[in-house]
Amino acid sequence: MTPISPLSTSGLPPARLTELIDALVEQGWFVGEDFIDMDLCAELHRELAVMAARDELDAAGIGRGQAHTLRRDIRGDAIRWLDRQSQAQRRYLDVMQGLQKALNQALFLGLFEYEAHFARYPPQAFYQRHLDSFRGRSNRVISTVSYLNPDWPSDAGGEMVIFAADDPEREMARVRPTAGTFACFLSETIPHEVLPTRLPRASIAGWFRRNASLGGLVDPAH
Ligand SMILES: O=C(O)CCC(=O)C(=O)O
Ligand SMILES: [Fe+2]
Repeated sequence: MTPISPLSTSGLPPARLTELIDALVEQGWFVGEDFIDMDLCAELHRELAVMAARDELDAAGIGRGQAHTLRRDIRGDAIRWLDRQSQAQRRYLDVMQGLQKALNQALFLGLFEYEAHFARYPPQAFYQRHLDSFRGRSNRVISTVSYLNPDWPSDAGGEMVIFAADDPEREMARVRPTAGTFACFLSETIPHEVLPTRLPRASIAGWFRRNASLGGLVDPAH
């Protein structure tokens, strides 16, 4: 009888999950090509295109709650939060839930929630180097990005650059936003940026969170 691996629960191949977890532990980030199912990427890409055509995306801001402001000089994408309204969204969120479970089992991270939004960067848009969460102030623990673009010419720009945790000037990786590619990293320590894109760039950015309960109030997801 084949023993059931504790990492086989996510719908992701166990070998790749092990690779992801090892990379997170050793370097704080992971990038995998052909990681997310291509048909699922195509469906999510179509869905985002429809939302964009119907003008259903909102300009993305920075900061949470009352500190939320639009800063086109810092980030230029338009977003919409996933809400499980389509089968493709449910499938994607289920894969992420499996990943959450695997991360909790392997690393005891106590992740309890996942929030994610579609993002569309129009031509010329970028997102300056940043951290997704400030140490001690937010409950985002692991950031994820899935890319949805079926073809991405090498001169189209729009790469995500990952920098070293201990030296934000040192470039560690440059990620082409090609469909199927999945990136994840520690939200509090890994600086990253999106280089200006020449073509419309489609992705889903998401965050595994720990519960931050302040004065009895549960911090809302977004
Ligand atoms: O789309 C990407 O490659 C990264 C996006 C990002 O850094 C963010 O939304 O916080
Ligand atoms: Fe980010």
